[in-house]
Amino acid sequence: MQAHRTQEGATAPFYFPQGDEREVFAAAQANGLPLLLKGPTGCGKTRFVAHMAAQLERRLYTVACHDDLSATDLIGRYLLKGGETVWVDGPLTRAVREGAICYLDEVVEARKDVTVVLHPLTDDRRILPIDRTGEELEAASGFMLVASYNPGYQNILKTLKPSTRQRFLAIEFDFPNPEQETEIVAVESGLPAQRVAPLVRLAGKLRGLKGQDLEEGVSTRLLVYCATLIRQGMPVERAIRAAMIEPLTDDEDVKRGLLDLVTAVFG
Ligand SMILES: Nc1ncnc2c1ncn2[C@@H]1O[C@H](COP(=O)(O)OP(=O)(O)OP(=O)(O)O)[C@@H](O)[C@H]1O
Repeated sequence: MQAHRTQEGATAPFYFPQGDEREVFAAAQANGLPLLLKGPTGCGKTRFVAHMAAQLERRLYTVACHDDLSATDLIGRYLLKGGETVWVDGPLTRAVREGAICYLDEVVEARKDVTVVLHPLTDDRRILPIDRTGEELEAASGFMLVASYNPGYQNILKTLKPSTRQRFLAIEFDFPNPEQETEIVAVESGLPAQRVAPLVRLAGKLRGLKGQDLEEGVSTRLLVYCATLIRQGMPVERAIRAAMIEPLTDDEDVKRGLLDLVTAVFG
């Protein structure tokens, strides 16, 4: 991963902007407003947050949400340490105390009690009640809550309720346009842009099958994997199969159809 220097001299991970998302993020952070990033898997949301946290010189706590993740995992718990019971802050509590950025990746996957915790933090109260210790923490200046979700593959029961989503500013992400994506994949993999361009063309065709034969289109992440394998010397077709065909489907007929697209692009 490439990095470049921020104004203050710290390094920020490479991020190629799709539009004015950096300005929106910076304005949200300056005003203590929560932000929701919507978009398909592997299109740059996590990289964007890491980049912005470094640019704004804020510590970042990232939590990958899953269906077992509870409010306690975020807030903290009492743990037995050397015969004593001590309170240990969870990542959200640490971010609230320190004025850091807390990024909840795929927030809709988390258990319902998580949303209850987020509500008082994401309106003008900006407080985090910690029932177990009786504390009511006011978010330190600089604290920002960022959440992401992929509107595509959630089932209907796993969307955010209006009362939750209307507490967040939101930015929609999509895959970068072909020129941008070629540059991103070239920088990330080290494969020259003219060798990346046909892979990006193929990705565009595979994305056209989303909703018909494929649940999700190929991500920028998989394109980076593919280009990395090719740069390491793997034959193009083998790399495409490993990084852009097999991860997308288990269905043999669909795979054959995808391989026909590869032939159409690469001849
Ligand atoms: N705009 C971009 N600038 C730089 N790199 C990018 C960009 N978009 C995508 N990438 C590359 O794609 C990879 C995947 O992006 P990232 O992990 O941010 O996806 P994501 O949207 O957070 O996915 P998920 O929802 O699955 O967590 C990154 O590691 C990076 O290599």
